Amino acid sequence: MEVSKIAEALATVTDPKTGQDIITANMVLHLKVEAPDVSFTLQLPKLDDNYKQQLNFACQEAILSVYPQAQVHVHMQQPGLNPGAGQGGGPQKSNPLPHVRNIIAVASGKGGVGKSTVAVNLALGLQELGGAVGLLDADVYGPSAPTMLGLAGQKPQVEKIYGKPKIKPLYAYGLPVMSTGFVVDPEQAVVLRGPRLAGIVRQFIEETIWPPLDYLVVDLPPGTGDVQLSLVQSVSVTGAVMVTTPQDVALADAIKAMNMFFLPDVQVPVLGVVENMAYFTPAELPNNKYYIFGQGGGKTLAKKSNSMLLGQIPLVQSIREGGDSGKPAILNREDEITREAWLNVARNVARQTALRNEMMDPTRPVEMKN
Ligand SMILES: Nc1ncnc2c1ncn2[C@@H]1O[C@H](COP(=O)(O)OP(=O)(O)OP(=O)(O)O)[C@@H](O)[C@H]1O
Repeated sequence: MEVSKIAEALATVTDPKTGQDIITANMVLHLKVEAPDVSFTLQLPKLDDNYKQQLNFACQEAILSVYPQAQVHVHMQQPGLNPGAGQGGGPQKSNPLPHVRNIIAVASGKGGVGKSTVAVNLALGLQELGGAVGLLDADVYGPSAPTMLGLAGQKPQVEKIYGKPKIKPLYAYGLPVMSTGFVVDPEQAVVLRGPRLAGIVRQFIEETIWPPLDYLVVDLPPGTGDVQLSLVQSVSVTGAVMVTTPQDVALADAIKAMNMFFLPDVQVPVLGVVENMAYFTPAELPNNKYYIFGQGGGKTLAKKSNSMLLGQIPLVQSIREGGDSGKPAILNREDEITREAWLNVARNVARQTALRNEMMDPTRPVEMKN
């Protein structure tokens, strides 16, 4: 009996929760093969009986299909929990995304400051730096990812895993993408009440088949509301990236939105601030900078959150065109200055995330109070 053949067989078993195969999802531990016995521990996010039985049966079947004489012993074990959850002895929550290492929320105080533009270019930038990245567009009122990534009008497919429907993300430039815009009409979103929208976003998080990811970038709606709260209740958010423009008015709203992350029972660290539309640069004079909206908004916000200015993005036509045409500006190699500004943001986010993970415990998801 070969261990590799058994591992291969187990890789055909799908975890009903995440849609990943159980080898990729690191659920199989201590695999021991002493013919005819095969034993291993299966780490389960939640000890739900039905779920346990389904997986046990699927593992037995997979191994018996290669070694019909095998005696298979599966030990079920509940791993920690959501990393960091349960500290202090409170009720333990299972992590719906155990195969996603970092969840980065992109937030802003008000609409139109370029939050979605930042989320999309940041996701592609982190991917370019070598990360496995996904994008969740949770901006229910103005989902822009479909247009910005050339996916408008497409619908994700639904796949049944153990009889339960799971959503397959769409792909753009190698990036798995889910957007509320694929299923909810923004006009419809306005009439849906906050809690309903929050429920939809939670469903998107829990029922999408995300591949294993280093970063899941989440584009939040502007301001503070049910969707933001739902995100911090559903998953352990690694950190938030705040987007603002340099004006004082944008800043006042950004501070309000940022304060939500600092609430005592939320405590999501702010990784830093992106100042968008920091200055205007005409295409024919790429080295000129005109500070038409004033200066210093990003720095002030970074100071207030004890974080750093992750980068300043110029107001340039190519960024707007990139957003409208479905090919984000970071992919445009003919505009190296803008591309470099985005890559700089991505490098800083990667660095701040690594530092945050080294220095702090994982964020503990907020407990729901009904
Ligand atoms: N630096 C920039 N230079 C030029 N145009 C930009 C820049 N940033 C954003 N834009 C454009 O501004 C518009 C608004 O941007 P975006 O949709 O990213 O904002 P938002 O903050 O996500 O807004 P909302 O939350 O209302 O959806 C888009 O047309 C986008 O292409």
